[in-house]
Amino acid sequence: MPCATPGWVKTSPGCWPVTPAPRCCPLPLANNHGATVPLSTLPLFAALQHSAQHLPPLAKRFQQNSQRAQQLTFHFGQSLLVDISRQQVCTTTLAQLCELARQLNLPKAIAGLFADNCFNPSEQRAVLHTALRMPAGAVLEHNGVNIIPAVHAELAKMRRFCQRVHNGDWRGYTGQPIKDVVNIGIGGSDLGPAMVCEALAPYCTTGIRAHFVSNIDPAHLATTLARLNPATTLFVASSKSFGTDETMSNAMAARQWLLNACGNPGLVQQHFVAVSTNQRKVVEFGIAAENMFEFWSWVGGRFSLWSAIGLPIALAIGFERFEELLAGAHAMDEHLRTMPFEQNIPVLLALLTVWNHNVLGHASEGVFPYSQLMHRFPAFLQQLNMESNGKSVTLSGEQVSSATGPIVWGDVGSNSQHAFFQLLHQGTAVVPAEFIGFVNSPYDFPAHRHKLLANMLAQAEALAFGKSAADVEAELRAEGLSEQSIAELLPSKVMPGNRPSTVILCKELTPHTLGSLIAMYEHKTFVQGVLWGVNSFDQWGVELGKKLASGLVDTLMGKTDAAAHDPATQQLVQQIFEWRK
Ligand SMILES: O=P(O)(O)OC[C@H]1O[C@H](O)[C@H](O)[C@@H](O)[C@@H]1O
Repeated sequence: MPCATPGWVKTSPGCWPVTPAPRCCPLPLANNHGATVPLSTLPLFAALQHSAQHLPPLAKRFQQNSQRAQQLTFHFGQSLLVDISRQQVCTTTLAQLCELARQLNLPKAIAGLFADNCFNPSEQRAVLHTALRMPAGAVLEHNGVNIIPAVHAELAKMRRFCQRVHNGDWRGYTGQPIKDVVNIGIGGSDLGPAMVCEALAPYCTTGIRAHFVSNIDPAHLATTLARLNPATTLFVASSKSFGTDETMSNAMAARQWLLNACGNPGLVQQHFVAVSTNQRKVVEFGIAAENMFEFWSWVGGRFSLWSAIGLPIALAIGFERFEELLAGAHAMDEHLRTMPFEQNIPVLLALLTVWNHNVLGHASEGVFPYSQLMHRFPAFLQQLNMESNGKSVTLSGEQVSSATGPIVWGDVGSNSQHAFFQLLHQGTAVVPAEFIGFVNSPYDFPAHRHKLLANMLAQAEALAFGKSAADVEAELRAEGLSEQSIAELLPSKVMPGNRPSTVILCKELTPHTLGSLIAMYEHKTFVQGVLWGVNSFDQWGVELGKKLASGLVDTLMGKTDAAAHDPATQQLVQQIFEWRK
């Protein structure tokens, strides 16, 4: 944001309404964790573009190299592998991409991420979410203080709280133990915990049911509360800033619902805890400081599920399982920190985005978990990746010279096959796909499991190798069709193939594996941001809409007229007034 003092930048806590008032901070002179030159100016990038003009078909690549599948499959421990052999790359291309990453300062940026040297300049904040999953004995200094003891002190507070809730020692206003926990939060204070609780449903054995309310649509809160008994319900008001309108409105309405039931404001305390970085606002809201779980400004909202923001996860699956999630993420952190780029999974995935998006020009990335439990994973990834890398200026404030964040989208398989995979197979847009599959499942119906994985494997194969005109013709001929019918049907039945995909295969969807998988995508996002030279840790683009919405609330409540707004908005406001009951 511009500021009156040249070379300075205006910052805010990243929430609206802005409190405390925006302040001015010196803009860091040098970008300390991004590329120092634009990707597109490097001779190596031109060489990659040149090589992309003559890509052999995937079928030919596999015919010419019988080791291709093994060479382009990367293992993470004993329970996760990433197969990129159906991407339009060979080992030479990968080596060039890795060299490109070195030329763009990636080694320094990765080291910085683990050493308090990764910075979010537009909000003047450090980036230290990896500290949240470091073991107790680790040391990570921020402003001269080792932050790991504070991280573990907060984890210990979460553990004690979980024990009290699970043992039935934390009781509601009638003296009954808690049965349901409702997380009230949005964005990073909702998507991660909601996704993890759903993904780890088989581990939700503590007897505590987790619910999530995020939307300002009253239907979300009302339909959730309709299923609950206030006497046995605990609310977790979750907001980094504790100023987000949707969360505050939902939390206030939930408090009123509780008050209506218990009739005594003093008893409401037993049903509300908060997770935030802003103790003043939590206390102003009426939640006691001792019932607040803290995290820190150096944790970005979309990277925060490992902090106290993960409290509903720990309540639902138990604290020990939550620690396994953290351990899985830490293992991926160590992988990113120590592996050479040529075998470094998050680095390779980010480089494949550069290849597919910047070199080959594919505008979006599809992610398709073949797991109903991973239903919310694409939505989680959308915030993680698109809010981080949907940027048009570099860390030093210049317009970017190449495309940044692709559109990330997707849904679970096999459902998606019956909805939009047609476009993936035969549409004019090529969508690089990431399939995520799990070999084992705690559920019955083994035949279903075989079919689920078979479908995932089949999709990757069909995208890569397609179906030639000769094969289609032979098939139609075998069916006894006339020459004319064959000529008419053939073009619609040919599958072009050569459509890139990655298969991420996991042994089982455990807390540890899920932790690794999420951290893998966090690091993919971080590495992409470094390669594009953007700040992956701010989100100024969401602020204007919040401000306009605030003004329009007054208009819809009849306090101000719509004259200040554009003609299209005025017309819609008029229609809302006419139709409103
Ligand atoms: O946790 P909060 O401060 O309530 O913020 C919740 C969300 O609000 C925003 O609008 C941001 O775009 C998100 O990055 C953030 O996660």
